[in-house]
Amino acid sequence: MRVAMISEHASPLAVLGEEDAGGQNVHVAALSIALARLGCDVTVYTRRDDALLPRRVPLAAGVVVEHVDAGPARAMPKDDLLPHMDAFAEYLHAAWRDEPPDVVHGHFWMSGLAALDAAQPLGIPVAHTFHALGIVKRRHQGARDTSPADRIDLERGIVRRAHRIVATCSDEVFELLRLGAQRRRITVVPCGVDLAHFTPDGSVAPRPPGRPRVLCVARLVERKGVGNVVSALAGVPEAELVIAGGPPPAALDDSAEIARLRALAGEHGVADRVSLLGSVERADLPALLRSADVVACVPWYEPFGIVPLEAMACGIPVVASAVGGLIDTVVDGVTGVHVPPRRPDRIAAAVRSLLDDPVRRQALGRAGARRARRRYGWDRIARATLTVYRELALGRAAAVEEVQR
Ligand SMILES: CC(=O)N[C@H]1[C@@H](O[C@@H]2[C@H](O)[C@H](OP(=O)(O)O)[C@@H](O)[C@H](O)[C@H]2O)O[C@H](CO)[C@@H](O)[C@@H]1O
Ligand SMILES: O=c1ccn([C@@H]2O[C@H](COP(=O)(O)OP(=O)(O)O)[C@@H](O)[C@H]2O)c(=O)[nH]1
Repeated sequence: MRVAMISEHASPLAVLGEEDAGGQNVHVAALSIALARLGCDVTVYTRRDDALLPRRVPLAAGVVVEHVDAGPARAMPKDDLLPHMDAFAEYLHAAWRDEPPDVVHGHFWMSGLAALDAAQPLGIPVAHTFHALGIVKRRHQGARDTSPADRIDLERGIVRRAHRIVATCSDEVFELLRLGAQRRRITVVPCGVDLAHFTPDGSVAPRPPGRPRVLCVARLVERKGVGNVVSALAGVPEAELVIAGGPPPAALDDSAEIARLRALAGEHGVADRVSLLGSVERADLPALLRSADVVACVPWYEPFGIVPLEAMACGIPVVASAVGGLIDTVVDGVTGVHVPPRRPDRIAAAVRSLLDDPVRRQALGRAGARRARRRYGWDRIARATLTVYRELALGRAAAVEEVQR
């Protein structure tokens, strides 16, 4: 099967941890590679953000990343990319006129627009994964949401036009239904975790003796709740907090979010127990995760959240806010502890309860590793995704006609 993945701002080749490079990049890369292992021929189309990038770059056997000329060939905030999506769609349409893929899979709303505009006139079925929904973002961020004003209406259009919406968690299904989606056009397929890379056994990053370690791994944006963990640290007197994510280590002093976290640590009198690492390479993450006693993932909202799965796969218990995908992945009292979002007092209590009980920590960690292995390996996720693609490709004419009516 020939699969075209569209990921306009999130390239599988990007360095992770910065403001717009996170789970979507991981998802598109890992899903594409796993689909190729199942025999698919995958092209990932992403915007050219550097003039020196070759047009096509092999990512793995059966997967090529193709850079699309749409807007200036330099890095741009994703919220400024909408005006360039027509050019993106024109490129795709021209590429597919002679050699159509069997199925197109859009990732993030702007890719959905380009994918549908290019594929619909050619009768190619389109699956879509939102990764984040504008309506949820607006609810949580209000005036601080920098998305284009018409994002929510345009997302409603994608919900109406796409042949299938691939939601990543059950909470998203409710949001999609409220946006007008038909239930039978939604399939839930979660994000996955690389089970060969994130394992309970293996090297452990060095850590100072005698200090329990709490770890956060996140793009450093306020809504990830890392600030709430810094505040919580005052209620966990003996522990150190290590924070991975943000700009590369050499550029930490230029980041406003790093400055905010440092100030917060100062206010709470915990600055000497907080280490900000900046972005950490994927190769180094498993050892860092394994060095933690507890991984704290406490976003204010989270469409899916791959980090908790990575921690679970490494056998580390997770303190997670009970939001979005974390409700499905982290089982309260079994693989971690749920807390309400934006509640440092509850984070501190949950962390303390785990640090005080090594036997429980070990049991939760083991259960997490088991759950990750049984449910969230990318091969399993790719098989479920391929089932969707096959249904779309088989029912191609019928599905396309029905949506266009
Ligand atoms: C916070 C969030 O939405 N995380 C999701 C999502 O990740 C990123 C998200 O889509 C960002 O957009 P926004 O600023 O509108 O929230 C993008 O900039 C990033 O590129 C995405 O990585 O997708 C992940 C994978 O499905 C999901 O795990 C995470 O919860
Ligand atoms: O310094 C960092 C920070 C994050 N990540 C990875 O970026 C992804 C973040 O995905 P998640 O779904 O948790 O959140 P998002 O950033 O998409 O909101 C995870 O695979 C992290 O391991 C990373 O490799 N290095």
